[in-house]
Amino acid sequence: MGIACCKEEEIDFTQEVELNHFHLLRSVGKGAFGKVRVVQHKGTQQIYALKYINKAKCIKMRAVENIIQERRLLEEVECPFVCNLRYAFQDDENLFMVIDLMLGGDLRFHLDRMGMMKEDMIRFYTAEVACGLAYLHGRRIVHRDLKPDNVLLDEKGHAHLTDFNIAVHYREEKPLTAVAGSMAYMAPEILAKKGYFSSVDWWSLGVMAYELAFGKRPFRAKTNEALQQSILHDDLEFPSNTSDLVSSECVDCIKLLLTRDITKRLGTKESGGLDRFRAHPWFKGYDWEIIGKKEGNPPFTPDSKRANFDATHELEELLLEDNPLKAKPRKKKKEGEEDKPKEGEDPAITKEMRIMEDKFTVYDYTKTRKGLGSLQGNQPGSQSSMTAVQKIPNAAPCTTGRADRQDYSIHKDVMEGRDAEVNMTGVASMESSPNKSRRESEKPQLDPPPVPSPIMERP
Ligand SMILES: Nc1ncnc2c1ncn2[C@@H]1O[C@H](COP(=O)(O)OP(=O)(O)OP(=O)(O)O)[C@@H](O)[C@H]1O
Repeated sequence: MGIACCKEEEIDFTQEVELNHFHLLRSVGKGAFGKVRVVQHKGTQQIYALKYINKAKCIKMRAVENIIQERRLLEEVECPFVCNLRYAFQDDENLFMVIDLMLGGDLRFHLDRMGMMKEDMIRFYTAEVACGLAYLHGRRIVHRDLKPDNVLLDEKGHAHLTDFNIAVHYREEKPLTAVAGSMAYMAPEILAKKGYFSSVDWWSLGVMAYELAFGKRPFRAKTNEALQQSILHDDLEFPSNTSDLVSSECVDCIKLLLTRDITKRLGTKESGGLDRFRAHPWFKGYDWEIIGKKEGNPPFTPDSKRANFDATHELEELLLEDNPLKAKPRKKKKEGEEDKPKEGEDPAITKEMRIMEDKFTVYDYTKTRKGLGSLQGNQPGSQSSMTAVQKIPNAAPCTTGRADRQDYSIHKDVMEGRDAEVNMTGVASMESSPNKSRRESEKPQLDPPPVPSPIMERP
């Protein structure tokens, strides 16, 4: 890439990636651990989502292992149905992950607005997410937190899995045992504590499909304890007007996904895997070759003229953040200094900080095999020839260059926060925020709940 001249500065993009390599654009989200912002690479002009996590907060929330794990796992993943990692780096205050930007909003956002989704949308998202799951499971990765909040749409309306916070590698010979995930989407075998593998993601897919179809989850209760009992024992019930809303094939598919016996649950390895899933009558007429290449026709195109995210994040950032994100050079530490706790600082925290900083290594996809492949091989903006179904490792959908600049110009106002509609929505919705249901919606639980814990299954 070499040296590019920006108005205010000269940046050597051959040097290690840092925050200064990006223009900071608008804020689009906030998770339990960090915030998400749109950024643009100053060299390539490519736009991305920047997820940043305050290091001190990360330690305080005991989320270090989760963030390190997320960064590590994402480095291994390159799939058309995943928000792929492009860069990772840190400064003195924050850890940064730069990921594929999804302009279409998440399924929670759209479900909140629609109440229920049309069957062709549910079928399409179920199919694309299934491709993403099959890709992950082919690499012995289980996501464990599949729910509408964690499926993001791109501007065309294709679905992508995100939030690998509690995703984990598993080994065939060693079942996972941690109670991890968001309770309402958790498979019974997680709650039964007898060990589980990737089957749990197929159950969550069933819960998600049910929720998209009927606007409520299949198992509901007032307390976690009661919810757990319901998931473990209650019969699956459908609303009385189900036949007015969806086809019997859709109901059958959801029933099969929400089957407690994993040898009969649709999608699981034990029940015939993705082949049996694809053969289900609900997907009759689907060309899986095309779906797997992300060339299927999305039945819903997110509105590109308005932001498909909660604009209150932007306002919160502007009005309430007293330490706004800014590129700062890292302080040079004198030898041995990092080992010494600052005055009044707990030595255990200093130690944890150092471990976290060492483990959160720099990642730059342009300097990896997949990045080089995509930069040389593909047309800008084109999808790669990889399909999730084929499970070919390291193939990259390349979205750099001209096409992206065009995309950026289409969305420039939205990205930079000049869309009137969004600003108005943001102001109007401080009280009746569309994010309300997100706040009320299930938060991922780790073991022991409710505080996210670093005590996680590690292979
Ligand atoms: N790649 C992306 N492109 C566009 N928006 C994104 C992207 N990733 C996240 N977001 C937005 O930012 C929000 C916060 O994302 P983030 O992954 O930090 O938190 P989360 O999904 O709530 O998970 P958790 O709180 O468990 O970490 C999301 O809900 C989504 O609206």
